[in-house]
Amino acid sequence: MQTGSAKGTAHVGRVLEKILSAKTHQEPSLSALSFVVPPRSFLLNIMCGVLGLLLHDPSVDAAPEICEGLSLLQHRGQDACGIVTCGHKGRFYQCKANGMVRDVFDETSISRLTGGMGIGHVRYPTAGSSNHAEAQPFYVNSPYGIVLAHNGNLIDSASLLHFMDATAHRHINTSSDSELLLNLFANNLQQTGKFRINEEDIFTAIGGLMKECTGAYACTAMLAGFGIIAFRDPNGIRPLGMASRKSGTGKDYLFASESIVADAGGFSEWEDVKPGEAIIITRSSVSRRIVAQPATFAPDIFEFVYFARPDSVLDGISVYRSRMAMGDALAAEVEKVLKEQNISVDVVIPVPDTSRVAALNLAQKLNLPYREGFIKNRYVGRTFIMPGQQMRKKNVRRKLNAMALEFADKNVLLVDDSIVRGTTSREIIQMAKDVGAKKVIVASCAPPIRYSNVYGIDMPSRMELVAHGRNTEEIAQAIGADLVIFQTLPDLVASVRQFNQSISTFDCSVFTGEYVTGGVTEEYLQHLESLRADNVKNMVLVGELGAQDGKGGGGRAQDLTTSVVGSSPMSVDDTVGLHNTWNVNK
Ligand SMILES: O=P(O)(O)OC[C@H]1O[C@H](OP(=O)(O)OP(=O)(O)O)[C@H](O)[C@@H]1O
Ligand SMILES: NC(=O)CC[C@H](N)C(=O)O
Ligand SMILES: [Mg+2]
Repeated sequence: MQTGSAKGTAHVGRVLEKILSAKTHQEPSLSALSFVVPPRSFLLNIMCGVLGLLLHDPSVDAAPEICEGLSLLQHRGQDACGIVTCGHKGRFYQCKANGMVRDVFDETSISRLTGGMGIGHVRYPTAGSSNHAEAQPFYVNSPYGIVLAHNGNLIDSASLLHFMDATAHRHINTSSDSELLLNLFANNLQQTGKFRINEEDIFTAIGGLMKECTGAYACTAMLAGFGIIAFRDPNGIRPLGMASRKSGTGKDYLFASESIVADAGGFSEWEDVKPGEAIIITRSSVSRRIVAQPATFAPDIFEFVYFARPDSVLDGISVYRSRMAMGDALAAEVEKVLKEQNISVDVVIPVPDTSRVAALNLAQKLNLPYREGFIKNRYVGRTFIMPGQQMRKKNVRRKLNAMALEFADKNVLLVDDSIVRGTTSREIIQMAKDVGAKKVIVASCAPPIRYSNVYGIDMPSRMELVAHGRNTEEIAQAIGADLVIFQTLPDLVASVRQFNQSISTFDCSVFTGEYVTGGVTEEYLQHLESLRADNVKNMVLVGELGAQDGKGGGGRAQDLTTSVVGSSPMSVDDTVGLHNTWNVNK
């Protein structure tokens, strides 16, 4: 009896029950599901999260725990999610679809995902479309059977696609950069020409991949009947860690985007995957190696500002503590500016949720009352990367309510973690004024966001950013504030870096327009904007469903999944068949 696993499984069972009982339906059926899953434009999205799990006891299924882990990473991506497990005879089982974890998985689908190891993904697209064909993990049958889950974004997809077509002769069936990444890995493994590969071959293949592509990638992968793999790009832009827990005579192993997954599953010894490192875990060994040429380690600072859960520790830095420090640093800036402007503040009010930690520290530092003036409807999710500006606007009002008592006749200092499109600030400033605030001053824990993110956060279009091409006064005017105060970049970096001085640089490209990987040209940015600005995204989605680009050899055929568009999001493939195909709908 594997005690560790058994305990873990009982715990998982309870949590899974909780996740699943959050559903508003009992018997999933096609018609019921169409009500349960919100229309696409209502889904709130952030980024992506990845996970990998290998249980010491292969007779225990990994899927329930992967499902639990994905629900803990839900804040990273709410557009689609998926799990692939590997069971008896090295066979893969997958379930992936558009929707949140609680909507995509139920007891039946989880019970079909057999096998003691697997990988999972929660997605918000930064390449391609929201088409369910691009939900992850991705599968490719040759060589050996590989699945991959990716958080990040490649900036050289166009040349990689050409390479796949013209040189590797690999068919790429979607517009997802993650499918390219998987095929790059597969192509490199193919080069070994071996009947059976070993760790050495895998390290060589991933090392090759790291030379051949540019961008951000924190990935988990699985080789049929072999083991699970994690690797992180040479700049370590996106987070990824590993943990283990005792299980009988051996250990269970976990890879996850954030450490909270390890905490919840009773794993310990959380360790970050190093930039440029690959880790391979089989039932008998753990092998790790730096496979890339040394590069500047530059984790994305925006994980600390907004994305990650406050109870996560990323690259040795507590997200919570870094946000407290951001509040302290911002207090000093606010004090200075208020003095210069001769303005006094009566009360500090956070914009829930992310800014609360920083706002409380700021209020304490300035010796000002802290009040929760906005109450949030917790059933409406994160706003800033919600698709479509109209929808984002509407949702701020649906989400937040201003308590008149806390605003009336007061000079109010609203604290937010960041101002992206300005949708939230614009709406809440108006709400504060509507309930009688005298002056509304906004303080942001992050500096003005003026540039596109190309590394896995869907902020591709500079024109959509309220700070792009505007100075502080113009931003205040655009959002209707009496005054806006921004954290300085050195203060933001210091707030995070003080907890791990060994990190010398952070990716701050959204503030500076400097991209650590190189290769981000103005031409590329314009191309990205032409593909992914709010106003064109939906057209891309429509185009995806039927278009052929007519380029190259095998070309990129019509989307194989078109036939199920509009059907239930509950898709379970008993085994993976044709790659990326949704062949069984429940
Ligand atoms: O300027 P905008 O485009 O409106 O984006 C910025 C806002 O979006 C995020 O909040 P969100 O509601 O997504 O999540 P939260 O509840 O975690 O704060 C962020 O915390 C800011 O409040
Ligand atoms: N946000 C992400 O990390 C997205 C991963 C990948 N680029 C996709 O679009 O699916
Ligand atoms: Mg917010």
